[in-house]
Amino acid sequence: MEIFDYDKVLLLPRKCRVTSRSECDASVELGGRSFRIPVVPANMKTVVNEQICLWLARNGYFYVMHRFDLDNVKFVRQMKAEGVYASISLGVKPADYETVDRLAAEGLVPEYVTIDIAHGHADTVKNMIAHLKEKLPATFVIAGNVGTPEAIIDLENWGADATKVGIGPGKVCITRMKTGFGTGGWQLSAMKWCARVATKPIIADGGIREHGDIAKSIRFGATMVMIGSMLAGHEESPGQTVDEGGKLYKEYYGSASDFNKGEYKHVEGKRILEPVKGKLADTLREMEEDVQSSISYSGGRKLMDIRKVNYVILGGDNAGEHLLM
Ligand SMILES: NC(=O)C1=CN([C@@H]2O[C@H](COP(=O)(O)OP(=O)(O)OC[C@H]3O[C@@H](n4cnc5c(N)ncnc54)[C@H](OP(=O)(O)O)[C@@H]3O)[C@@H](O)[C@H]2O)C=CC1
Ligand SMILES: Nc1nc2c(ncn2[C@@H]2O[C@H](COP(=O)(O)O)[C@@H](O)[C@H]2O)c(=O)[nH]1
Repeated sequence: MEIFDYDKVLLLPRKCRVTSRSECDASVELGGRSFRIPVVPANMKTVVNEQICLWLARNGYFYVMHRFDLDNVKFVRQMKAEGVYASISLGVKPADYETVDRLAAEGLVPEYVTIDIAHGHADTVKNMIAHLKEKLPATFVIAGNVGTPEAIIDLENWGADATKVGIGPGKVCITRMKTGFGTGGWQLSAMKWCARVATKPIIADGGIREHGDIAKSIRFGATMVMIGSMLAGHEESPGQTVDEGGKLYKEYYGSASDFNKGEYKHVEGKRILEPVKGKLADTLREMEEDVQSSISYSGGRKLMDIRKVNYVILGGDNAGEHLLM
């Protein structure tokens, strides 16, 4: 198997078919809705909050609200009152089952639920998918996180409508160091490996460091990418602002860090400071323009045309050109 990550791959251009990048359509479909770009901000406390999620939904973006110190039922109710779709995260504990039961009892049906646990290839996830499908059958269920084809096959067979791939490639992840496991350092080839068996959409989660990594994820089978660090650190981001030597930073911490958990137990995440980088809306607009450019280099007009291009691997044992036959 080829092992590579985002920084070791470049996509090869094909003859241009547009006269302006604005002709390229960066939108993507997930769960029956169309979104402007194949990007979703990570469901983390220092990346999204209620206001940001509402803004994202109103402006044509996909969002997944985090699940920490939050009344999910109240959140769904508020989003419905605003006339936008509701997209929440759940774990697999008794309180999460209670949330599903309360939503069902009130007739509040979130359009999307993401089951979001560290080791998503587990019977706990199988049981939660079954519960969701029984109580909220119209909800689109995303399940993760996983990093192998076996896990993708199981999650899909258990009823997940989409899966999320990425164990430890995130900027504030320390899973790799703490446990010796994960897809950190080879996330892009893990995506390729998983996509070979997937019959439903995959969200590539973690490790995106450049806008061009979005196109690379699509090329290797992602439908959407989840981004934390690059979408944290904005003026409106929820993390605390820190002034260091006159330069402004925003905190960004892992969901499995002691900062999120409130205790040092089974810690697999850390806290860093991200330089404050302007408005989230501007970064998302630039990402859209860059994805449009990627589509134009692929010789296409729509997002999935990126899947058709060849690529090269730079340096290392797998180096070489890879042609689609
Ligand atoms: N993508 C990634 O690489 C990672 C992401 N995270 C993020 O951190 C947040 C917290 O995750 P998580 O701790 O799972 O959520 P929870 O604290 O909600 O735990 C979910 C359940 O899974 C159990 N659990 C957690 N890890 C394992 C494991 N390795 N093996 C068996 N059972 C496990 C927990 O029990 P117990 O705690 O008692 O073991 C608990 O019952 C999530 O948002 C998750 O996505 C965390 C780590 C890695
Ligand atoms: N191993 C851990 N992974 C975590 C933790 N908190 C979040 N995450 C994952 O990281 C991505 C974001 O990655 P980035 O490279 O874009 O910053 C996020 O979506 C989660 O899957 C954690 O504490 N430990």
